[in-house]
Amino acid sequence: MSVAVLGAGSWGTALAALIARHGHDTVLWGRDQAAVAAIDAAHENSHYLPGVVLPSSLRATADLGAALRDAGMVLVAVPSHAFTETLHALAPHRPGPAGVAWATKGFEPGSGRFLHEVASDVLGDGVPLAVVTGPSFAKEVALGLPTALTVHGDDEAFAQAVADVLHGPAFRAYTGDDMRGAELGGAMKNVLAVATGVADGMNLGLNARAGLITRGLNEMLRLNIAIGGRPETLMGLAGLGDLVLTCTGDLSRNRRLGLALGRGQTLEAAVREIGQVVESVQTADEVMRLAQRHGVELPIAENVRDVLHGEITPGEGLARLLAREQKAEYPGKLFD
Ligand SMILES: NC(=O)C1=CN([C@@H]2O[C@H](COP(=O)(O)OP(=O)(O)OC[C@H]3O[C@@H](n4cnc5c(N)ncnc54)[C@H](OP(=O)(O)O)[C@@H]3O)[C@@H](O)[C@H]2O)C=CC1
Ligand SMILES: O=C(CO)COP(=O)(O)O
Repeated sequence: MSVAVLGAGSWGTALAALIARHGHDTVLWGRDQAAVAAIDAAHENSHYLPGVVLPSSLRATADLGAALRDAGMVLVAVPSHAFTETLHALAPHRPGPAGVAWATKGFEPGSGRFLHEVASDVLGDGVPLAVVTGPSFAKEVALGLPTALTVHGDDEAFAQAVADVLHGPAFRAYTGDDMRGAELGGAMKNVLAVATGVADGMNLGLNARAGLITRGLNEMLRLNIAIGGRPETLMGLAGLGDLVLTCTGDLSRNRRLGLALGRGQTLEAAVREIGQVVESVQTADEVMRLAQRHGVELPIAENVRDVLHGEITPGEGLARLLAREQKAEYPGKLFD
């Protein structure tokens, strides 16, 4: 299988390296000519994955047409704010039979559309689509550490084909057919990771962290049901798995943003210092808009949004959460 991976940041580079190591003809496209030339020549992405040796079979290019010419499969790994433009850019070059998968987490900023909605709108009917998501820090994947994630698609054969190129000796790729639930999980966990980061930055303790993760999962499950996702998707790698990883692992940029805010740093300074994409900054707004459209209350996500907008301090967010009324853990019926 020939695979074109679009987006030469940490995740695109790690996924391309993984697929190339599995013996597939793999080309990595990035927009920065000098950066991709350095990847091609030195087999290292010194900016996003310094010190990681990339397979010599992995080719890199800044020429999108060349990257896509022989592709049997496309895997998009750009940030959510660049997703729509990347889909428009790839569409005229995509070879007819090539399905399109993405490992981007988030929504289309502004419209709040799910990325599978953007993809089917831009590419039209008949193009197999799939989302790749789950607990997977790029650095660990690039280093070959054991990882499990999941591929959800509307075309079973394509989801299986994507899982097949990812699956390998140290990498387990599962499959499913719930793109909505899988995308919601990957987007929401970034927002909830900010909350646990803030709590840890404020030294609120391990009980607070576990409480936030669990009540955060509850928020994910409730919104997921409202949008028509399946509960088991959110209890799996796309939800609980990624929530735990991102809320507890210091490799997470969203958690690190929360830690910095909890310690009193400004949003601008924290994002600058992290120096990579921090999806929650945009996703928090879109999650709250989605929740409002569906009449679902999300107290933790709402406080994260308000802290990110500078409307409340982390301390005020904590006070708001602690002042909420006592109630049943699962009011109403969560699962059928
Ligand atoms: N890193 C991780 O561990 C994981 C990340 N993800 C998701 O993958 C997506 C990508 O994140 P990640 O790779 O980590 O981000 P990084 O910050 O590591 O890299 C971002 C990459 O996107 C490129 N980029 C930015 N804007 C555009 C654009 N308009 N057109 C083309 N390329 C663009 C950047 O190019 P340039 O350098 O030129 O600015 C850079 O190569 C996110 O949605 C993230 O949530 C999912 C799972 C794991
Ligand atoms: O999505 C990720 C792990 O699954 C990466 O998380 P961060 O974007 O917070 O670094």
